[in-house]
Amino acid sequence: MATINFGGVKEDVVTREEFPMEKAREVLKDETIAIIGYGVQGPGQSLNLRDNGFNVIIGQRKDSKTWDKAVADGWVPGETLFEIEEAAKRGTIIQFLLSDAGQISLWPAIKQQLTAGKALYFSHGFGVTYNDQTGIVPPKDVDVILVAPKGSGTSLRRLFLAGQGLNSSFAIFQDATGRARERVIALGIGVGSGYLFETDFKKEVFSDLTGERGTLMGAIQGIFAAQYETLRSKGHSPSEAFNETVEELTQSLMPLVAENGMDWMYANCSTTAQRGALDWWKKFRDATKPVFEELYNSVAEGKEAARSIESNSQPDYREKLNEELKELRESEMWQAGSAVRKLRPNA
Ligand SMILES: NC(=O)c1ccc[n+]([C@@H]2O[C@H](COP(=O)([O-])OP(=O)(O)OC[C@H]3O[C@@H](n4cnc5c(N)ncnc54)[C@H](O)[C@@H]3O)[C@@H](O)[C@H]2O)c1
Ligand SMILES: CC(C)(O)[C@@H](O)C(=O)O
Ligand SMILES: [Mg+2]
Ligand SMILES: [Mg+2]
Repeated sequence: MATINFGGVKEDVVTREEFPMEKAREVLKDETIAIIGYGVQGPGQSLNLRDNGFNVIIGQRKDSKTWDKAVADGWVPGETLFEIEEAAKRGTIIQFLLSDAGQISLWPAIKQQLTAGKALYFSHGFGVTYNDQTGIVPPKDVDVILVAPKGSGTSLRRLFLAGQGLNSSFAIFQDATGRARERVIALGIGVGSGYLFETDFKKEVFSDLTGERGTLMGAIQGIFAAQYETLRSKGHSPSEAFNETVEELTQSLMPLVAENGMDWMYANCSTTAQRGALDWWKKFRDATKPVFEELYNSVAEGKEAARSIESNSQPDYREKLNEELKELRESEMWQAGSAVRKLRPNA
């Protein structure tokens, strides 16, 4: 473990330098890693593991679109692609990567294949933390571990192909074999993580649900919409409103933040912009802080989990989701965005 100073707080993290790929391959050389589910994380993690030289098989329902997708990605039926129960039977490490709601109905079938000494791997603390709602209580004689990439499975794969990596958290809920730690770290390195930081299942799910509902996805859309609507109501054109709300942020300013932090981005803007941003950011913080408190409490009380399970277990879940996504896509702001994207010089 490398001890790193994160803004005055020291944390132990695992880097690829201290835990190289060869070591990960050595730790997992006798394991069969069964990836159950081929949605977003499934493809990203399994393809990275396969390309890194691990022994990987996929479990999917036959006659499904995702089975066909797995075949298109080079998984071979009967050799590396199986029905869910068969893959779980063959795997010594079972990576449970169905949707969080989907894991509930498949749990009895997976549990049956969890013989002593196997490892049960999640990419979220959801199922175990909210076990009063999911019924996921692993047997005592298996390792229960987690690697949660901090980003989309699509990004995990893209960054891997670009020779980079997404940071991931890891956690051990149960160490039945004495090997849980080396197994989870080796898997974290194998799926293509940048660096790994340790957490526990509850902290992982509380922070993850807060982040995706907050600044990463929910809050950002909310604040975009509020500014865009204000500009439009004051007579600004869609082009002006979209550029001033979204396009400049994603194309110009966020890459600067990613490179060297917020102060450096500010320093590369005009003194006029700096003055205004420095005056206004605390007002936005204070205005939204109560909403974040409400959000975190809702996560901690299990209300967000209940809402996700309830909504994502409906048979017409996909159709309803598509309707809601359509509402976003067809809003004037994102229609303007579509036009703006087509006008990018490299489009
Ligand atoms: N999406 C991400 O980028 C991301 C990032 C970090 C962690 N995670 C976590 O990783 C896990 C997998 O997430 P995901 O987004 O890849 O999942 P997903 O929602 O895309 O679903 C994965 C697969 O599960 C299948 N599935 C769902 N319900 C099913 C059921 N009842 N029976 C059989 N198959 C079913 C879907 O068809 C899909 O192939 C989750 O725990 C999630 O919270 C996801
Ligand atoms: C990619 C995210 C938002 O980080 C993940 O948490 C998810 O649930 O998809
Ligand atoms: Mg999440
Ligand atoms: Mg996340």
